[in-house]
Amino acid sequence: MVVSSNLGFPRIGANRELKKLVESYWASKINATALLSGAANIRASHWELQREKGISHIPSNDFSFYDQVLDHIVLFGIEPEKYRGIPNALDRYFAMGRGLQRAAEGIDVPAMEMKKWFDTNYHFIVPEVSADQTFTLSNPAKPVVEFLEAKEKGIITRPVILGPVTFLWLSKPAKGQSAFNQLSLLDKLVPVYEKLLGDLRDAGASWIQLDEPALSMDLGSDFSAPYASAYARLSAISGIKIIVANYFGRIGANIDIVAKLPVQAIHADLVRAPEELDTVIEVAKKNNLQLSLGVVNGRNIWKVDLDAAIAKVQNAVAALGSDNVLVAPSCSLLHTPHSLTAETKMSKEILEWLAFSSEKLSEIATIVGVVRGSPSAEVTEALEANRRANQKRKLSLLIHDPAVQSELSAVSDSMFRRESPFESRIRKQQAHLKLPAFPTTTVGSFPQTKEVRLARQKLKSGEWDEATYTKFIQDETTKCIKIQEDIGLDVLVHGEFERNDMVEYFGEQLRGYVFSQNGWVQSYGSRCVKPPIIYGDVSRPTPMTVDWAKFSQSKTTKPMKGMLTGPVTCLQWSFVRDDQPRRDTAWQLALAIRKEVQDLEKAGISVIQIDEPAIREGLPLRSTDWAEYLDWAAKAFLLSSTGVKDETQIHTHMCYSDFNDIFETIQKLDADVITIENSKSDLKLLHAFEKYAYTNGIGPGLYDIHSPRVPSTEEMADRLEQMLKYIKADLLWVNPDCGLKTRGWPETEKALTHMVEVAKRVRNKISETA
Ligand code: MET
Ligand SMILES: [Zn+2]
Repeated sequence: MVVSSNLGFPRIGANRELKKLVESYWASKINATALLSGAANIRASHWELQREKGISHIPSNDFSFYDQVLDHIVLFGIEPEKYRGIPNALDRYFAMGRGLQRAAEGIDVPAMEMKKWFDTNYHFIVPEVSADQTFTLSNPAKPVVEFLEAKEKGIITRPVILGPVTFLWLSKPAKGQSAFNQLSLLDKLVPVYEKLLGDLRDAGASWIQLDEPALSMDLGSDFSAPYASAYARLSAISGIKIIVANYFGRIGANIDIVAKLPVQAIHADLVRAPEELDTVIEVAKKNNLQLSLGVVNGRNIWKVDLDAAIAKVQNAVAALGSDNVLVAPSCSLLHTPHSLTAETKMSKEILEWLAFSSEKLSEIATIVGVVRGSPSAEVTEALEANRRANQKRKLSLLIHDPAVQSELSAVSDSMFRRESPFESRIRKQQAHLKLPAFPTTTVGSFPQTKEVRLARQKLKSGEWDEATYTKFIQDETTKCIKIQEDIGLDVLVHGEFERNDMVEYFGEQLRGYVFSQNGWVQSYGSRCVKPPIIYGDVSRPTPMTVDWAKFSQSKTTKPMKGMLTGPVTCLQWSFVRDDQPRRDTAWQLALAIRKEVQDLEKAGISVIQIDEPAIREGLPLRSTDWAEYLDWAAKAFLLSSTGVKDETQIHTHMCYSDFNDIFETIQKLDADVITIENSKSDLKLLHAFEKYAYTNGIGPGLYDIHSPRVPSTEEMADRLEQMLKYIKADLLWVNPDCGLKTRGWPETEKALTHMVEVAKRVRNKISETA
């Protein structure tokens, strides 16, 4: 019989219970026992929910207190040396994720590097390995513990473990180690997997899911032998069945690797790579494999087209037989919100088009119900309702706006260019901004304190009227500007207190967007985001930020940056339409932002920052697809940013990605200044400068903002010295890695004071040597 399955369920809980638990623990409001039992409750309710939905292969070990890759770092006993002195295991774990500073105990460790998980907005902690790395299975092992926990509740789960090749592929050489082939560690890592799989079998598991999303990447033939040998050893373990899961993209040329895996089942992402259905069926057939079909989109929130999905599954059943087919989401549901149940305010018409994680499980159950034959009345009704909803969406008048479409078709080449090249623009800008060498600035947001978040809630609940709220935010902004002046920063920001989220804030003011009340997804650690939903053509009815920008500029004689979120980031961090190319949606967004930029300029704002932190994460996983994406993405930024005079200084900002791959595109964006995260990735960014010249202003971040740790002036001065080896002094800006909204005020003021001190030191040094 065709089997219903899931690859992973969002761990944060229906109402972000996990976030609340973890943050209470960090704040010492609850103890470890309360944290652990709270987490167990969340896991139990998710397993129960999946059982109720009729899912047969229910995942376990998809839960994590911070990040699943960090869990594997602990699981394999490869915590970097500097954390090993922290006595308590939970504190040690969180220290790796977010740093830890406890002066009384002499503990002061930064967080480990964090990176985006493939092309998602989920961030993982990058494992560090050395050439002589050894691995040991932690005792107890989390996957075993959680398997037994579910078993106790009568649910035999399918433990999810990151596959050994992908794990090594994601890791990086430990600090001080020169590059080496991490795959050379596979022989030492596999025995740990052997032990783990054996332990899971002994605990009663029959299926194990090994995630190998690296198979969606360009791997090359070097990976063929390691995959084959690792999996040969794992599949020799008797009494356990392995499913290897690939997701996020096509398997492509790696199909030769997959075809040789001596496992029992493979999973393919047929949402991202529908064209691979025939290939994976053929491979499964030839090699006697069961095939898991990822036909329900784990990365977006639209209802599946049930008929199309059923047709795919039936194809597979016809070729492989019904005992060899599993129906699944395309990837773990980690990337979609919990459920639609809490959505009481959204337009009913749009709500009808959506499916979150919980509804996606129902879709899977319906598909399985239909293909098994003789569907129940309930299944038939679900199928018909799905047809009706999708048909209505196709015809909806909410979606199409002729004015937007004609503007889009009138976009001309000159709309992708500034008037003059950077060299002449920067002279004009400098004539009127008069900034010192090594200008200091921040990336935009300042601490979003409890009070600020509470104020928003009070406005929402009606406890405060608009005027009271606005006054409060104005006061916060004024205070923030004053603090920046006192610290001595050169280009100021207003602090973004009026914004809940850098995309949602704009989405709420644009047409074509809709918002969920509870559509949270995990971004990193306890941080969740609520991506808005772009359902139709995008346009800007009225200016969005001009009043705040004017207000803030009126509070200081220093230049105040206008702060906007760029079109690619708005696209990337929203759930987007699946009924038109991403490019068209990006350019619609760009046209709306272009108008905002022009209005800011008219209002006297002479520095405007258009954040594009997500431009790298939109990069397709396969390099053959890069050029096309980079071309339209760069043009989207240019379209948004070039409609201003030479005198207006355009900044952009990027963070938490490997920018070396897209360095040439960053240059093409032709922003006058880019502030770019750099401190967490060990100055890796700077190596790009050895290869490519960068000709415009640039501020690689001087310190990590994800950690409450205050870096010393010396530490930052060292970084700046490093940067000066690569970057011309007159192009260099001084700034933190990213916005400061997750920080508290005390550490923020201290760190920025140190940072400004660093800029002053190097200015003095340069003027002495001149
Ligand atoms: C993730 S990038 C964040 C940029 C934004 N301007 C901020 O400072 O928060
Ligand atoms: Zn950032």
